[in-house]
Amino acid sequence: MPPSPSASSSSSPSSPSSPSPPPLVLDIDGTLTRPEGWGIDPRIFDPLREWDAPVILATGKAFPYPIALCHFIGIPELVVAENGGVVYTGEDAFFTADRDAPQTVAEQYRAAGYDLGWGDGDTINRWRETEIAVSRDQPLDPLEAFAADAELEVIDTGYAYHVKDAAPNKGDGVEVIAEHVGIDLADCVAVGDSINDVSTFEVVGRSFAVSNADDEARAAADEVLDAAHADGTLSVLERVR
Ligand SMILES: O=C(O)COP(=O)(O)O
Ligand SMILES: [Mg+2]
Repeated sequence: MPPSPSASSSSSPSSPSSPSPPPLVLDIDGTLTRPEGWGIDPRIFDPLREWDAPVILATGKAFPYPIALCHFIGIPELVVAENGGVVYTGEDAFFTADRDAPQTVAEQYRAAGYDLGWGDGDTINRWRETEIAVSRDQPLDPLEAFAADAELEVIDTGYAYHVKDAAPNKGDGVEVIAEHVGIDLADCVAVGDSINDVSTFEVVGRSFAVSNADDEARAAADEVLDAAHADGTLSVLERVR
């Protein structure tokens, strides 16, 4: 069982007189990933487990993925999943969208001869509750056409196309968690890599885009880092700790 989240860092036994590190809001894919872009970089585990302030994981992945990552890092479960469709404060889960309309778009896409691209098991969507993800090696134009008919949006995170309600976003989810945990968003530092991190960057005090970030994330961040993926994120942790 991970420790309880705490807004206070004054109890650090190792550095009682050093200033508190800021709370973190971290994207996963593109941000905690290895230099080749896939898989979590193992170097992030110890700094995050030892971080003496709340760490929020804000991702486009389905709910179980960031929960599992918190579990395996050994940090409290503070999670925005599915691009804001699911928010978990450590006590309560909030679902801010519904899967039905994106599911209908997926069925129309398949009926037109396309495929979501994840194979029969489709563990990418199996536990997804508020949106549908489609592999980026599948045709985008027909997906966007069906989504537009349903008044849904398609966002490209660089890791998947997400068919979703336009309303939920990571930033709103981060606000919910910050209120619950009792942290001031102005104190928070965020790192991200793509369009789905723009709303996070808009609500935190300080934001960084890794060097592999897309144009939208680069434009929204306070600073674009020289380093990519986890190297970029680790450089931020060094600077702000
Ligand atoms: O699920 C995706 O497509 C991207 O996930 P991320 O938000 O952690 O980068
Ligand atoms: Mg990302």
